[in-house]
Amino acid sequence: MPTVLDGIIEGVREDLERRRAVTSGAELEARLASVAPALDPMPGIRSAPGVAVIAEVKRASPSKGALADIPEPGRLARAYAAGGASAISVLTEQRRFNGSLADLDEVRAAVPTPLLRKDFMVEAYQVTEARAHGADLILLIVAALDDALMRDLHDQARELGMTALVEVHDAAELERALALDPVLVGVNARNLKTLEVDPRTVTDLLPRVPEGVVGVAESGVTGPHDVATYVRAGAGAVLVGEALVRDGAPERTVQAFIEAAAAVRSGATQE
Ligand SMILES: O=C(O)c1ccccc1NCC(=O)[C@H](O)[C@H](O)COP(=O)(O)O
Repeated sequence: MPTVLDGIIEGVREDLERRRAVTSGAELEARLASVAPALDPMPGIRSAPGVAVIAEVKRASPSKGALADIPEPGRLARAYAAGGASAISVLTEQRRFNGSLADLDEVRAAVPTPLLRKDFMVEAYQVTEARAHGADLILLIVAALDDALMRDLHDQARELGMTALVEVHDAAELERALALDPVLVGVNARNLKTLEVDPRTVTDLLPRVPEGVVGVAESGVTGPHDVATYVRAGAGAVLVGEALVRDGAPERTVQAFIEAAAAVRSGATQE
């Protein structure tokens, strides 16, 4: 039986064909040639006080439906950056998340912060698109890729000066991810096949991420206490969408996440 992830990827492939029909490879290459070089997010992520927050621009999701209108993604991104976000994630998938490459363009124009194109990457064309629209990072979901394609997309991102966030959901996927020699591994608390969110996935798997690789806790952060839990499990970064887009004060909330993490690191808070 097809999973939620299978359904999303089917739509992603159809939308990709539509874009490819209107933007030739040559046009995309021309855009790529004119874009500023990719930023390296790792120094900022590794040196973030407390925890690196990757703050997401997310209008809707398959699990929750509509989350927030976000008429000006650039404005939201500026609030995230002002709060101290180390990177900004922009969901560009259209059908279920109501995102677009235009959102990425708008956010790129608004902030100098490293940008993640958050989408379901299944073809080299999408990686080129991401860079051509100013993204510095891409997401590679291990569950959506075979090893050969995953390695090709990972290599392509490196050749373009980009960084890949390699996302896993279980121990077998973590092993496959580590074979790429990645710098950023995300553990998603959300099972993309069932949409169930279980923070124990993060707290179980993050301690298995080797030293030198930054572990990113993804999904299920509802407040500073969840950030503290993920930091105790070894998160160097947290990726947060819903809690920030539903929040009336995203700048302050990013700060509160960083403060909660700093308190854990200083030993000021106990479990
Ligand atoms: O968010 C979903 O419902 C979803 C469903 C299927 C595939 C991916 C999905 N989300 C992508 C993400 O991983 C999250 O946007 C990200 O980790 C932030 O999660 P949250 O803070 O819980 O919004």
